[in-house]
Amino acid sequence: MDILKVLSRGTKKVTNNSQLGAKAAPKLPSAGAKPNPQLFHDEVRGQKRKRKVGDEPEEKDESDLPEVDFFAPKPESGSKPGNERKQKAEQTSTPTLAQVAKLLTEDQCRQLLKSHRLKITLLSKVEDQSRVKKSKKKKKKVAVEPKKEEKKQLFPQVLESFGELRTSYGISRRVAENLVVQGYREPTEVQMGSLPLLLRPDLALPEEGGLEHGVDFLAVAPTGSGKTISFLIPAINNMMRRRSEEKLNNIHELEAIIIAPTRELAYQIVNEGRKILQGTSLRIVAMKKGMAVAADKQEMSEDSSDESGNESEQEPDSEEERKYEKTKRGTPTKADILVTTPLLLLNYLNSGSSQAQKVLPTVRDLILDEADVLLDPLFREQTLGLWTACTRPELRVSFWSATMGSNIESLVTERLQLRTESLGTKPKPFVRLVVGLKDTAVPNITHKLTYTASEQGKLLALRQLLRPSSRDESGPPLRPPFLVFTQTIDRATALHEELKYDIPLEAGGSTRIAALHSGLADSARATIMRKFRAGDIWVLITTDVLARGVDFAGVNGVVNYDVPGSSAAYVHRVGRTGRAGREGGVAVTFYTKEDIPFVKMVANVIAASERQAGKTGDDAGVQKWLLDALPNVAKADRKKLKERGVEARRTGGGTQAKITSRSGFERRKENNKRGAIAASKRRRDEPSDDSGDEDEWGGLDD
Ligand SMILES: Nc1ncnc2c1ncn2[C@@H]1O[C@H](COP(=O)(O)OP(=O)(O)OP(=O)(O)O)[C@@H](O)[C@H]1O
Repeated sequence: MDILKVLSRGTKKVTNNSQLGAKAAPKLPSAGAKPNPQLFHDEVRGQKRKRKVGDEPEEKDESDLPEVDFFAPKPESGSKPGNERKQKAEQTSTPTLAQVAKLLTEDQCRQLLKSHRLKITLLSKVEDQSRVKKSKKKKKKVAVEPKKEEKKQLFPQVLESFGELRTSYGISRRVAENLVVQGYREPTEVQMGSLPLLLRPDLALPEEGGLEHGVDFLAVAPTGSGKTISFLIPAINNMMRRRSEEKLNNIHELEAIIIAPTRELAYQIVNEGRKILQGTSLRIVAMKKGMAVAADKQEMSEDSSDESGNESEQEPDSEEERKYEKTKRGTPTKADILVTTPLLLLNYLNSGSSQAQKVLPTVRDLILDEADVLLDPLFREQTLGLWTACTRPELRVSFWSATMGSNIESLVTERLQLRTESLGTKPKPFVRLVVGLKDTAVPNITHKLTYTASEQGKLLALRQLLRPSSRDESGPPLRPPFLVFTQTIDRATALHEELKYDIPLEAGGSTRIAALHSGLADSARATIMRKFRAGDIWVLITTDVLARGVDFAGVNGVVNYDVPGSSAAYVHRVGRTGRAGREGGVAVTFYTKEDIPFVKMVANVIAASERQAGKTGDDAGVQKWLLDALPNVAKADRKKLKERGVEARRTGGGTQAKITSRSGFERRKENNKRGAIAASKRRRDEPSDDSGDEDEWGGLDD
């Protein structure tokens, strides 16, 4: 299928979005359902998976599932949790969760973890049972701090199917049903490793002590591997379980905060949360400018149960919702889970006449999605400020990303220790889960590095990808929809201007291509996101504001028009394709001689990804000779690139900063010719400017 056919699919103007999606999606390489989203399933030599004969396979009829005990009456006060379960089992005929749970042996756990390339480690310096020495005289335990290189590896229970979430880990029937409706069956690796631990640490790690308040958790897992539901399910379920046990079903209480670096990601998490919360009384809300957050308990009012059931795929800041929020301004929002960018919530906490910062004492779960960027200098103070505001001593904190530098891990470990010391509380175990390589890789897509002699060469090469006759001879063709990443807002805008007439009018013309960056009004950003998700926009030019977390299931490719500012940025940008283990995604990275000092960082990630995918020799996108030839990147240069990008491409940086293939005169002439049609189309398609509603989130842009 050549690209003209793809682009010309709009000749008959598609009016119904679902029409395009339904027809086009399954044919596109990186779209469509992926039956098994797992990335790894290696044979473990000399060992077979031990499932007892007669054991039920993964899928179970939900109606057959036993009722678990967490909805049972509240236990007598004073009884211990362990005894409580035992007593209840004796008193009633309802089996306890521990009885119905089909737990794997440690050996089975080891095998599963190994074959799925999961490594789970205890990071905190808690008392290490294996290294405790007993003084003979005093019979006193002396804890020996584990040395850095000797961190204890753990082999907790592994989730083999979503059905087990109910049978073994006791999640609510409603949440279990909602997951089935979403089509989640086979858990991804990060879900296999994290869900048992976060849902029932006492069952997942029966040998470890100090689990009454759960664990603090850090997860490093590939892009598109399902981290969102890995943190949503436990947060939701812990909340439901506690409220059920304490008979607190009629309240909304802010119990979990999820921090994300961009508004697009925050709204996406809210949408995912709403799907899981459908039919429950819990409410997940996106923080907005001017919104008040209630930290105290409040009675549920008549109108408050509606939104958790909102199935809309729309960005939640639609016109209607903004109107709704405006009428509610000043009234504390009834939320159980709040999703926010760091500054929005921090501004709220610092607002008001009092000098003192407001605190969030009811919050029990603090979740940092894209934790490495949230703890990077750009957001660090804001994020730590929010963490400090969550004053509950037993607060559980979790950190999630596809990339996690060791500096971030050390920072987090240190902060957790300081917190327990200052609060004088018993430390919780701090557990790290790594899927695949700890250093970054995107194994399931095709990577290509393309050298062009000049900036103009890059533009030509990109045009080539949009042209009907285009076929990239040396690799798979890049088919819409795809994302194009530039270094700055100016370059994204300029590239959009340059390319917007490249798509034939009969295929939708300039409406098929758009630019999204943090310089746009919120409503414009939301509209573009919606159109791209719906398949109406085929080429989306953007900046790093869309590099992290955002999930477009059918994106076939990513073009790094400008080299990314770090290896982590490369991983996140190209990870917008090949989601949920889908294959066929393509990532093309252009580079010119200005980029050569930095390309080795990208080449190293590509080489690691290909090694992980088993591609070597001629199959590899980065040949060994290129890796050898590219200069190593000095630390100072890495820092400069991360902070400022390639100097020659910064706004006002001379000819290299410009994106154009034609002279100004030629461009004006051409634009005049197309002006009339384009202007009327623009008036019809572009959202009205309501920049007065912009929030303070600046994004990750330049
Ligand atoms: N077990 C599963 N089976 C099938 N699809 C899944 C499963 N888990 C998650 N998904 C889907 O995979 C996609 C990616 O998930 P998600 O956005 O949570 O990835 P992520 O790990 O957070 O990625 P990133 O690091 O880029 O933020 C989503 O569309 C999600 O619905």
